[in-house]
Amino acid sequence: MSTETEAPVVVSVDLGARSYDIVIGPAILGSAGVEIARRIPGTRAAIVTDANVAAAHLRTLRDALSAAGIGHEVVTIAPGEKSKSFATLQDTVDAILAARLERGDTVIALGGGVVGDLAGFAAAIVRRGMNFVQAPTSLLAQVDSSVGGKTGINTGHGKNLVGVFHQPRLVLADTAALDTLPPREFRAGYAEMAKYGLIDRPEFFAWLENNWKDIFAGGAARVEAIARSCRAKADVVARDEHEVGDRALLNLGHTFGHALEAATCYDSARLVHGEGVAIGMALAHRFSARLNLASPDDAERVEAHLREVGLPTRLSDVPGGLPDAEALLAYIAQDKKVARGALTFILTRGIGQAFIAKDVPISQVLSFLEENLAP
Ligand SMILES: O=C(O)C(=O)C[C@@H](O)[C@H](O)[C@H](O)COP(=O)(O)O
Repeated sequence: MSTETEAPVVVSVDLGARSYDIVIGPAILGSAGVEIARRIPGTRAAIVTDANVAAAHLRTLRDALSAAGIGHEVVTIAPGEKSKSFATLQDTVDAILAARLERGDTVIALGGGVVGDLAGFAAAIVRRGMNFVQAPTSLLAQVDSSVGGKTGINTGHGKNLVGVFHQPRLVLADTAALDTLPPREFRAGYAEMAKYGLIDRPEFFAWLENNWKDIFAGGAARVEAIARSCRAKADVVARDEHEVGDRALLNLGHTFGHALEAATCYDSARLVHGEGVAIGMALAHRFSARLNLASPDDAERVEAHLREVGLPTRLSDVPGGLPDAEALLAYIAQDKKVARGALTFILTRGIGQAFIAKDVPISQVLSFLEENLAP
């Protein structure tokens, strides 16, 4: 259990008239009604959640909304990445419409990244755009997917290939919700946290190396790590909301990671998103070293830290085996950063020195994958 007692920390995402707060701290869910009513007076709501999260947190959120006079309906989806589908999107949209919610009403995502991405997409398209509030309950969602307005679903061709940008009006990150998170899910979220250090905050990566045990234990270090991660993401989103430039840096580890998720059919027993990102970040650093862009020592340091916290870092860590390098490359070719057929990767010159590399030769990616798939 966490021993957090501090006041909530507020990080703002600066997007002009569409700016919003990320409120971080223990027991924030119990204040959700007040926080929402203050920002969206008179709203009604649809809570979108999954069955697992509902069992742990739905009562708290419902009581908080009722206490603030916010009438609401609940839409429950099946847990897991497979719910980021056209079929579940249709069910969710139908349920919101059946509840006769209006454009000025609010969709609240209560759950992890899957719930947030799906509910956000539904909020963006129902009546051409309803209010949206994120109440992330996983570490990954608190430090990454709830912030920045990326919403969407997967298709057989790959991850998040259908979606829109739709910013939330508010993010409520209840750190006490993380106390009941399975350790594997916590580690997966930690991968996204480490990512911010690796992109452009080397001092944050060093701090994580020294403090990760406290972060896993809960308490003030965990709140600080979440707040620093949200600040890092908010800064990137504020300078490039729609990923025409710098925001692609947040994709560090994702080019390989998304391909691995698609290659394992989004089967969470084999690989969850954060694990794919961890392997992808280790590969991105190793690939950068192989291209003589970065020192092999940095690649080893990154791998050592990810392994120390219990994350996978190698293709051979994916249970059940992987398709060959050509097949992985076919998934990579569906990446959203591909421009005029050329592959774009997030590579690095060292820890905290990530950059966007356009026109990475396919032959070099292929031979790198072949080497890394070899037993
Ligand atoms: O918000 C972003 O921008 C990111 O790239 C954050 C990623 O960590 C996140 O997983 C995102 O959903 C990936 O988006 P995609 O556009 O690469 O599918």
